[in-house]
Amino acid sequence: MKKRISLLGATGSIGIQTLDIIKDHPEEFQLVAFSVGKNMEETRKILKQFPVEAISVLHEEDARLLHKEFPKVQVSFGDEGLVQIAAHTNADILVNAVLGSVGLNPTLEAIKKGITIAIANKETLVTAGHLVMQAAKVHNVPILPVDSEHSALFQALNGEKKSDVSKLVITASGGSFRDRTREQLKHVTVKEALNHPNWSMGSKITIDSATMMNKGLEVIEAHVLFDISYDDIEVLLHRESIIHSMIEFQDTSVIAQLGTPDMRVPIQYALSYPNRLHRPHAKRLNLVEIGKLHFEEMNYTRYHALKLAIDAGKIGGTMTTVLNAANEAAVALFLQEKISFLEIDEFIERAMFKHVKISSPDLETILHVDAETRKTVQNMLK
Ligand SMILES: NC(=O)C1=CN([C@@H]2O[C@H](COP(=O)(O)OP(=O)(O)OC[C@H]3O[C@@H](n4cnc5c(N)ncnc54)[C@H](OP(=O)(O)O)[C@@H]3O)[C@@H](O)[C@H]2O)C=CC1
Ligand SMILES: CC(=O)[C@@H](O)[C@H](O)COP(=O)(O)O
Ligand SMILES: [Mn+2]
Repeated sequence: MKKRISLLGATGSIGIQTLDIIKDHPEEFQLVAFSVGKNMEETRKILKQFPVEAISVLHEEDARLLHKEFPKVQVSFGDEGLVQIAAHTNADILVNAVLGSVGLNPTLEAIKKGITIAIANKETLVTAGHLVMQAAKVHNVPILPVDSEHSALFQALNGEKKSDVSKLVITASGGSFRDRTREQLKHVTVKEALNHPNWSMGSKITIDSATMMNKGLEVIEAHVLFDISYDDIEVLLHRESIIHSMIEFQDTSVIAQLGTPDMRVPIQYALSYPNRLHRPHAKRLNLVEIGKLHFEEMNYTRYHALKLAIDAGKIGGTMTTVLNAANEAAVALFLQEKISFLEIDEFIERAMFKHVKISSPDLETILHVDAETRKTVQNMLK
């Protein structure tokens, strides 16, 4: 039986690579529904290749046009559209590759329908991981990581007892400015920041890698997914992104997952889990060719955003919602060239400082805090 897939964020970096995998394995997977944002050119291309039942777009006007062009496809739009695609009744698995905390509600609705979640959308786990994991437990739904580090940790943990884990080690490339001091970051441009050394990704996550907020979000994501204390999660600078992450066990054994940097591998593993499938045309790991792997201790002063994220995680409650929303808003301002690179950290820190944490927040509280934080960050511009 083919696995029926619904996909949020089909026009993005992870979305397009997910479509490649579905094309590579037509006997295993079938795309039944997908969502996009504003990219109508790419949407039309996808619709011509995949005979889906339903799609969703960001704007109503685009939905109207597409409905005329593709009358057999059910077309919805906006936040409600995302929920309809995520909880598509005919889907076995949702690949959540949308950008930002807008992915939270659709994920919760899909879980309620018993749909397995393959999650790339880390902002959802950072803003309200406790709600996602609680709902998954209640509805007995697997949450399968797509993020490369978390896929590595998931694979290293396979068959192991949690009580045997001594620590998680998450690797970080260092991002586009890893060879610059903090002082040298004052006047960096958007173009320079978007030049990631190892991965080709969407712009928001590429900026997050440059500030090291990506690793901060990933520490919180790991804490949520694997229920490991923040004190037992270490971040290690590893320039090559060959070791995707590792687990140290109490007997001092370390299990790592390695591979050339290619997101199709963790995406495919989440789709094929618990099986593995052939990856056509993929570059195999050749350690002789690579020769050396490099590691450095993390510098939390240089990478201030990572410290902010770990602080937010340890404070807990709505503080991670504030961290995430402030980061989303500040990165958008940087990409629009309205603030400088170093102001990203500064805006996040100010938003966190202003916020009084609410413990065990429900969905309504999370959505309220998220919206208020975005307003707070906009006001900092004035
Ligand atoms: N790229 C990567 O290698 C990795 C990404 N991730 C995570 O995966 C997620 C996606 O990242 P990535 O693919 O790089 O991002 P992209 O920016 O490339 O793609 C984002 C996707 O989400 C859609 N989208 C954006 N905003 C909205 C909105 N408000 N409503 C509906 N759709 C929206 C975009 O639509 P459109 O373009 O049509 O406007 C696009 O399809 C992020 O959470 C990221 O952190 C995790 C690990 C690796
Ligand atoms: C591919 C992936 O999973 C990204 O999240 C990646 O980890 C970014 O690289 P760094 O954040 O390590 O620079
Ligand atoms: Mn990652």
